[in-house]
Amino acid sequence: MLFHVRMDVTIPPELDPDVRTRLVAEERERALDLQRSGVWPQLWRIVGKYSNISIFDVTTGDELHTLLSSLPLFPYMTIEVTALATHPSKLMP
Ligand SMILES: O=C(O)C[C@H]1C=CC(=O)O1
Repeated sequence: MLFHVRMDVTIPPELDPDVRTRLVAEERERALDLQRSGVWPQLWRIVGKYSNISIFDVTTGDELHTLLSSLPLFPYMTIEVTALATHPSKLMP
């Protein structure tokens, strides 16, 4: 099941710079692992924002929630999720 996910990241300026650097590095490693595993097939930066648009390929909304809430930057994200279904007019290969 595919989900369209927008993540807006707001890290408070008062957060310790070392903690920020560590969290961003951990987030990157986790994002790369999840992409390699196939559950995060699309990851795009939104131009001009500390935000991304992603496609996740998971079995349930519960699985997606578990995954998103495990991201190191989750406490600093506003996340909007849209479940996707097949469009009846989509050209099939
Ligand atoms: O940078 C972001 O958009 C937040 C998050 C998503 C992937 C990643 O590496 O960090």
